[in-house]
Amino acid sequence: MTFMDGAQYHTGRVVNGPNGGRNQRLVLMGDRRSGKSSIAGVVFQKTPPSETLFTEATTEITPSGMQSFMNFHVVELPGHFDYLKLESDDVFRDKGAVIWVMDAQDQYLDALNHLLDTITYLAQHWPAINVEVFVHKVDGLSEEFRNDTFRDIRQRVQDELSDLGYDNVQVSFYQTSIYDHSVFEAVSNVVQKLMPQLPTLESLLNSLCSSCRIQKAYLFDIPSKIFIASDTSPQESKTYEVCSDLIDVVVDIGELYGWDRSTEPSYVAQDKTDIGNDACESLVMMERRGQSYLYLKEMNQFLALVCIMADDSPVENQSLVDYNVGVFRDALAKVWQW
Ligand SMILES: Nc1nc2c(ncn2[C@@H]2O[C@H](COP(=O)(O)OP(=O)(O)OP(=O)(O)O)[C@@H](O)[C@H]2O)c(=O)[nH]1
Repeated sequence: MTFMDGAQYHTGRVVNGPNGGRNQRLVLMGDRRSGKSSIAGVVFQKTPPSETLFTEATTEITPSGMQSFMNFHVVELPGHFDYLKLESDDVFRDKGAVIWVMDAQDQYLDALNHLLDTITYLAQHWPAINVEVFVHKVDGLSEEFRNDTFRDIRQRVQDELSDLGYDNVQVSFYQTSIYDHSVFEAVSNVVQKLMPQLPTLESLLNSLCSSCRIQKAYLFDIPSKIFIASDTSPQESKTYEVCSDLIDVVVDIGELYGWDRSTEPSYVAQDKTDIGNDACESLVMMERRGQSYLYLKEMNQFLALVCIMADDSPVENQSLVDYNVGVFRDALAKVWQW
């Protein structure tokens, strides 16, 4: 019996504009030197973190991005930018997310006031935009201080919003650093909230996990290393890290033997037509790491399923896993009609 027997799915191509949620618009905001360009560079241009040390100050609105399975349109607003005076139709759009970057290593009271101005402005003018706060550069802080800082920032924002009468505004907070996986994990969570297909993907992954004894499954956008969905079991940063490292291995090997994954950064917002994959080249890896095995299979040129297997000896049921993963891939193809 396959995991899809009796399962329901819908195409998910209902909201969020063209390409069924594959166009993602992220606006990076925050005070000067908070780390906006570094985040855009490390996540979407694959800049090594050490090369961000001497980045020049951003003085104008800077678009960047990446086109892979998801088309990421990133816009960075300079720290001093007065968006309240801006005819902001071009910057903010109905759907999308504002990522507010706050330097956790610096004094943050001024930045908090700017953040609150931004949240209230967006709540009034662009209520559909998600506000996501990255409490950034936490790598330089001890664990205790980092948690205290994070709690303090979140509490102050929530208290102030409540005092101002904006209790209903949803703001999410993440601890991030460009020197580890945390910034990728945070951007993944931001992106997932914008995807209308998320419930469908989660339920497909849940079914796959229960039918193949998979402990945790992620669907990765390979070039960006952003996971666009995972099953709904509790998530641990450690498992994300292991799976994300496996993607690096695949990309390295793929550069020698695999797909041509050209990811020219796009500086122009444009609609890209669906990617036509005639055949799916796949890679399966079973590797012992502690008690778990990792399984990776490419779903198409840009997407990969990465799983941590719960089974002690996955080789025995590999054919079942392969078969069900094939069914899962077919379901994905229907969701996105590729
Ligand atoms: N320790 C640490 N430093 C970081 C991190 N992210 C960025 N930085 C450093 O912070 C400095 C400022 O980063 P930028 O990305 O230029 O900041 P920005 O917000 O774009 O600055 P403006 O363009 O002036 O608004 C650089 O020296 C980065 O290397 C981080 O996660 N941890």
